[in-house]
Amino acid sequence: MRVCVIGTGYVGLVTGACLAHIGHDVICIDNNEEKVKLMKSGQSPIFEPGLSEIMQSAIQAGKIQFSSDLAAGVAHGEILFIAVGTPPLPTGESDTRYVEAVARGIGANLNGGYKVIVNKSTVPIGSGDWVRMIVLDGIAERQKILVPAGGVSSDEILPDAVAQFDVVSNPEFLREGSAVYDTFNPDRIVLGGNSQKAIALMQELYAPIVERKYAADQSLPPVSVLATDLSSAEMIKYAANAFLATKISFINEVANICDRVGADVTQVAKGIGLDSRIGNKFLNAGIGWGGSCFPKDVAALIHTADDYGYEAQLMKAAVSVNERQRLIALEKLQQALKILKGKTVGLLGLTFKPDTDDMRDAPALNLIEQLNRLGAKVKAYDPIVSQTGMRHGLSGVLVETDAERLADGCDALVLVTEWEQFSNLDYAKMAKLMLHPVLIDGRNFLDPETMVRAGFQYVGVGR
Ligand SMILES: NC(=O)c1ccc[n+]([C@@H]2O[C@H](COP(=O)([O-])OP(=O)(O)OC[C@H]3O[C@@H](n4cnc5c(N)ncnc54)[C@H](O)[C@@H]3O)[C@@H](O)[C@H]2O)c1
Ligand SMILES: O=c1ccn([C@@H]2O[C@H](COP(=O)(O)OP(=O)(O)O[C@H]3O[C@H](CO)[C@@H](O)[C@H](O)[C@H]3O)[C@@H](O)[C@H]2O)c(=O)[nH]1
Repeated sequence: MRVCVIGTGYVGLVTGACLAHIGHDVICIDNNEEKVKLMKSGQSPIFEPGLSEIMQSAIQAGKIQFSSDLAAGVAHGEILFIAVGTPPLPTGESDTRYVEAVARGIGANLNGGYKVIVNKSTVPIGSGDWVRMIVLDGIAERQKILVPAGGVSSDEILPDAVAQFDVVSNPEFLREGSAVYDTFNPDRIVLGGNSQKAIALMQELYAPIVERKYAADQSLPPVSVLATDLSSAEMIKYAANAFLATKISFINEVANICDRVGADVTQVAKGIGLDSRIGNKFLNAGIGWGGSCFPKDVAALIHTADDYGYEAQLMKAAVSVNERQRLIALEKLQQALKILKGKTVGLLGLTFKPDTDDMRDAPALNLIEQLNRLGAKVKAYDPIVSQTGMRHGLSGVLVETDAERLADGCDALVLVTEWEQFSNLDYAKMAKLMLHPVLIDGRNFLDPETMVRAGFQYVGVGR
């Protein structure tokens, strides 16, 4: 099928490349010319395991093109994905201006022939109908330009263009760091809309994924496809993220109590996770949740509830537990070192999770800011940031090129991101290079006994 994906970030580029990989004819549109140039040369502007490989093979197979020309994208695609960012406004509300610009642009370029316009971006509940309205505005604006005063009627220029598109909500559940894997191995596909024709086309688009033709385990039953109304699909996305964020805040709260009573949260998580009603995933206690999605999506849902005069108390509590949890490493550093002024703290990891280069709302950013405020010098080593250079939003930290250089002269280390590489460092050597061999394991990632044997004073979260 002919697909156009507008916005080539973590979601759009992965979606476009994966759809091309399974045989669709894809054009990816982005208004960032530099990104387009890079992608045309077969390079991914983001770090995501496996993405460059499928991009390059799709380019070679002639299945994917990149452009900044929205009109060309709209002309090409029978299915048009909107996958631009919806960042948070200071109020917590979602900033939908990029979605609006794209919807208007689609309207202005609709050229006849039936199109499915897909909201892939995470958008506030009610956005499906809103996008439809903006597309219609875009059509009307173009008609005004095309129709000279007193000239032919708009109907003669764009006959039944209005009837020729439907809007579908198809929320995305991929995780950064495993986005390609998640796209080929989804837990479910949600399709919200009231047009049978549009839903049927979306089912055809996803059929190879539903049938698990590209899955790691092809013997599994087909992927569940849930068809809902527009608002429910939009709500499913927010509710899923809010639930997962709350689950993490819950285990972090349990960890803080474990710290006080002398229990081990990793054993507690195992013990409760064996109950199939609870499940063992998303029970890793640590320095809190971050990234480009949980914080903004929980805030947006709280804001939506507020709009309706409802206070989302549980979600607000999940956020406030998380805000406190972001400072847990600082508290533990103060307990171990007492005064932080004049001390040097080394951060192992900077990104909000492993296997990504994304620094959006990363817990490391809070930690750096607080350590600087208290007069500590901050150094860091992160496998991706150290390799590719500074990231947006990163200041007040000296980025080292390897873990041993990081440890040299430090009063304490904090493991912020559980990069797999960090399980195999020469910790005994690192401890010797430090002024005080203190290790705060913000992700409960390392084995406490091994670290003590390596010469560290080991401090975990709730263990
Ligand atoms: N990042 C994730 O893991 C993830 C997962 C699920 C859902 N989402 C949602 O998907 C959406 C996209 O997120 P992302 O992380 O991929 O964003 P991103 O910021 O990485 O990428 C957005 C892209 O859109 C482009 N863009 C902006 N305005 C444009 C325009 N008018 N025309 C063409 N391109 C334009 C930008 O240049 C950028 O490349 C958001 O709503 C987000 O909440 C993200
Ligand atoms: O047990 C856990 C699991 C995660 N985290 C933290 O939670 C945050 C989010 O992690 P994760 O969910 O793995 O990454 P994202 O890429 O942000 O993915 C989430 O956000 C996406 C964007 O909406 C959704 O599509 C995904 O389904 C959802 O998992 C990170 O800071 C993690 O360190 C924990 O602290 N403990």
